Amino acid sequence: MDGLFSDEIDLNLPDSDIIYYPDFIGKKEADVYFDLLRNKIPWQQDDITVFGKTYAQPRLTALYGNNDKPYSYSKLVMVPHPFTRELIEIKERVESKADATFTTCLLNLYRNGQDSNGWHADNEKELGDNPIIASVTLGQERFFYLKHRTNKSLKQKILLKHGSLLLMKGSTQEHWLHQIPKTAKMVDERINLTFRIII
Ligand SMILES: O=C(O)CCC(=O)C(=O)O
Ligand SMILES: [Fe+2]
Repeated sequence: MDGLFSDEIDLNLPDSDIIYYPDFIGKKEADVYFDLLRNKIPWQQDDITVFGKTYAQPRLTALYGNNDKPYSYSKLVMVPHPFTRELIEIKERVESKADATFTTCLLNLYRNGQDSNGWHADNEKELGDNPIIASVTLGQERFFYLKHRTNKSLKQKILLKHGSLLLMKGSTQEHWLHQIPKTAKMVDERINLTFRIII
């Protein structure tokens, strides 16, 4: 914690640079963005291939960007839609906190507790070295888990709340993995926006 009244929480984990802004977007505005994105984004469920096996991704996704460079992970190639007005608004707010200019936004819709995002790092080569990833949460709060790649005693979980921003930068992706695990609880829908720079 940076201080009693700080809106900015430095996770202070080794080999990383991760900052959490719990109140990045106020509740009322975050509610409006949730409804807009829930209804307007052409959410799709893609197949991914991991270790030679093909699965339906356990969540819906969409890719937006200001260039037409495709983004590929787990043998899936996504071609971006052009940014919409509300995504540009959110992107500009994120950019003023992150002090970076993003090209691309990957959106995730977790429909219920059975939707998830398995252990991974955002280290695709299109992101370059030490990528900055800015992750906005709208809707249902879900736990975000982090674990160090080699030091098994280093792990952390953080409840990402409605309207929050999580910034991961520096060597975070090189040394840590992250996931959104499934939960047996009855939970509502969560939208996550991850802003990235694709070179
Ligand atoms: O939903 C989240 O908070 C994480 C999403 C994520 O890690 C990703 O899309 O790479
Ligand atoms: Fe990720």
